[in-house]
Amino acid sequence: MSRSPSPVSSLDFFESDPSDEEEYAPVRRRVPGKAAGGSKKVANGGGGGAAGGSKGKVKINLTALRRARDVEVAHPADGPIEEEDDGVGDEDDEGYFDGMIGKRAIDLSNQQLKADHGLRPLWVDDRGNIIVEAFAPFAKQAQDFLVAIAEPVSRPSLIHEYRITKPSLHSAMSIGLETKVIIEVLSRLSKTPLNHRLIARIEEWTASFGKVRLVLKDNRYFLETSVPEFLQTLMQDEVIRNCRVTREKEAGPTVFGAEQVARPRRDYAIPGTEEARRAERGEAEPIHPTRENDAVLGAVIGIGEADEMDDEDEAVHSFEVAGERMEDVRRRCKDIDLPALEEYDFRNDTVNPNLDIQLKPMTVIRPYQEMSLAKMFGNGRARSGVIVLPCGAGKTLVGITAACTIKKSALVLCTSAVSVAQWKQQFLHFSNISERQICAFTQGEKEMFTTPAGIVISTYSMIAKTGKRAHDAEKMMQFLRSREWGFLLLDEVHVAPADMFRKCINNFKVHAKLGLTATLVREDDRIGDLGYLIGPKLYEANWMDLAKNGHIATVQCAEVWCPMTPQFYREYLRNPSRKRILLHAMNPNKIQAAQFLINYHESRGDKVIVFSDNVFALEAYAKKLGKSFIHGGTPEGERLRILSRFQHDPSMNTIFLSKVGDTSIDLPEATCLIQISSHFGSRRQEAQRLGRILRAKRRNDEGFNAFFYSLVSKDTQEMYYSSKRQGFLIDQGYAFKVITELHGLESMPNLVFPTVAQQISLLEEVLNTGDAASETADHYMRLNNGKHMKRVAGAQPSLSTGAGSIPAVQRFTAPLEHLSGGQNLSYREQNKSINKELSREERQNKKGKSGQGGKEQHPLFKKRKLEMEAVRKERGNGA
Ligand SMILES: Nc1ncnc2c1ncn2[C@@H]1O[C@H](COP(=O)(O)OP(=O)(O)OP(=O)(O)O)[C@@H](O)[C@H]1O
Repeated sequence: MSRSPSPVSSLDFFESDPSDEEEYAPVRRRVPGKAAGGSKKVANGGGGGAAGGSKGKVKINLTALRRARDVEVAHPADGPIEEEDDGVGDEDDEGYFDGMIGKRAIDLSNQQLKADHGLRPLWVDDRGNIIVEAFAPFAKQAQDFLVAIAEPVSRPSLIHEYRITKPSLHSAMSIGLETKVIIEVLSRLSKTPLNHRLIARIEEWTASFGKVRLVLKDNRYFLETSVPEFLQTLMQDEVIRNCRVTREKEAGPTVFGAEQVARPRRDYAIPGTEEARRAERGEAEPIHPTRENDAVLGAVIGIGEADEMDDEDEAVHSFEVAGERMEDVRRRCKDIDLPALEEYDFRNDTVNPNLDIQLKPMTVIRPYQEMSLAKMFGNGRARSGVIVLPCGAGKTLVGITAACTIKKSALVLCTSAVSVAQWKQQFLHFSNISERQICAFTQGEKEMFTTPAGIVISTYSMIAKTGKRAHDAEKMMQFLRSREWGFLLLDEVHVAPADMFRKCINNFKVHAKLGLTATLVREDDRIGDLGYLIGPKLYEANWMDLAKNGHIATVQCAEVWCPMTPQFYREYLRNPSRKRILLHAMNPNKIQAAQFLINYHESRGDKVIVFSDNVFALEAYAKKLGKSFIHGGTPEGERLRILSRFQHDPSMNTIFLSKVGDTSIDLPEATCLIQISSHFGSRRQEAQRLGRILRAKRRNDEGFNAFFYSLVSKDTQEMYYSSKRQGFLIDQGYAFKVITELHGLESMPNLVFPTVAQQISLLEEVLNTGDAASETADHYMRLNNGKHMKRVAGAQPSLSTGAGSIPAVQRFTAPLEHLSGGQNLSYREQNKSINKELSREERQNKKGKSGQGGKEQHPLFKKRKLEMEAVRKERGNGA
């Protein structure tokens, strides 16, 4: 399931089936009467659960399943990685979230297998770890159910792993599942009876969920509950008490009758679905989310419509809380185990004007898009939460459809000005919204809609900007703050936990919030904040399923091991870590491997994107291989020209991109990615990069595969970071194969750096380059240009692919690092300076080398130069 245990040595591996035996997870079963420890591959379906068909005692070794995720590697700048707390804090937790990864087996040794275990797909332990036999009967239904109640941990082709956590159960409750349904269905699907400890845990974790609600009425927030004890707990809590607003006439909580809070059912269709079209044709029955049901899963039918649990005939007590203290209220409610559910009864909102928006008749949403929206609108109200779909799977349309369902004023926040334009263009493309009703709020545009309701699209940095604003920007902010918004849409929501972005959520009066992301991972511990900042995860799609159905491309992933040349390795070992980055990036064997792969794929008709975070390496490779490159410093006109030629010109089949191209770049022509240098161990960046080829136009061609190579200098820290980076994709089911040798490389014509002398000369150049060149693009810019930087809010590094107005195929945003913490700096200015810096350095180095009166060289470099000359002499100028 993870990296191939035995490296393969040529490109032929791509001919083999990716779901070959390496995909099989070894499952160790302890069978009475046999010595434990025999490892066996899961090879067949059906009765796979039973060891020898006996009533066995079972132990599944997670270590083998999770090999690639064993080591959590911290980026030096990230600080120590802390595992997310499940909030329970009992003795069971010791080492649980930390330890289960690769260290702890699922222990079912006290469990008896059910007689018909072969029909049941799940192994469930007493702590909520679940293994799914993806080949077993009912596995598909089990996965649909598990996605609703548990966190997907790892989903390769045959064995999937999930984990029940408190937030995952809250997500389940928020989409309408009841405790008893969760337990019953889990129990039916399990090969062994559910352990009573797990049952107790599920009951405990779900007991109070949904009993407290946070409601926005007439621009005021109220905490509501129908349970008197919970009301007492809330009112006595110090934090909540401090957030309470007491108006003169309302000394105590307000009490409403049950009829005032009766929960509606969904009696409308989500736009763009078959249901909606049936309704239009007048064939509609009451609409409910469509689900595949069967006898075993009968109880799950209620997903999305199990509102009965809340239709209690009880009075509802509520009190007002301060709008500006919302984050404290949400967090505190979560901490005291009374998570506040946020739902918006938009159909009955008569205070806020309706927005006349609907999907165009030609817009048809895909099944997984419908499924995700059904989770949001399952009970007639809009639930706040997060939808997770792979890159290129169409999150934009999901957001637009949600806006078309709510039909109230909406605020859309995204990561860059180019994304703003893209969102606006997509709204106009997929819905009937008119230009008058939709406007952008960016550095360059500050429009306000003039209709009673409308849509505003802006960037996180525009909204979160602190300090003095220009007059028109301030006016716009007042406009945004003064009104109630039916819907807040947060694109790339994984950036939201950064302090700068949480302001965006807390700044406005919003009824329903929807976060969209492909990668719900961060290298710090703050992804859990989304739970109370936005809401529970409502839906997470399975990447492999989408690939199988042709919605995203199938990708073959490989790590290519490039041995360091002896000279580079010697310097690598004796240089400080900063210089090492440049040495492993510029390893001549790696450059040759990149050249070989580019040639190989170009000759197959692929379009290749080469990614490098290191700008020095990016330029050096591209220039040496005669390819075009784009980084933050490339002028806008030049970027457009390069990207447009890459799309349309058959003679330009490869471009080099720095991290400005990581996210949201929409180049459906690209079919191959080669990564030559990357930002430490960022799992998110790896996945976002892969996303650039998931939307490949040719994805539905028969037998089509896209390719993703990560070039790694052997025996360097790159290998360490590389495994860490792959963690997220491996969990999505991607298998990274290892290539140790590229057959035919040596005999390739025009191979770059073929002689030791040329390699030494490259080494010399690398060693003589200023230390800053070792940094990744953004660090490099910061180091070099910090003093020149001017703060220009809203200006983000971005790419665009067409001239004039932004065409449909382009969508670019800034690297996340720039978006998540006060780095809203003008990229262009930085890069102008960097370009100057680079060329200045280059000029100096040249002068230094040719002895033409350049600046005095540092003694260290002089010493190196002498050493190099000695080596060269020794090798007789090494031919
Ligand atoms: N139901 C649909 N019908 C037609 N086209 C669709 C549909 N859903 C998505 N698309 C198209 O798929 C492409 C990718 O969609 P989109 O840009 O929204 O992806 P994304 O999930 O936001 O990706 P990323 O995370 O990489 O930004 C777009 O060209 C979009 O128009």
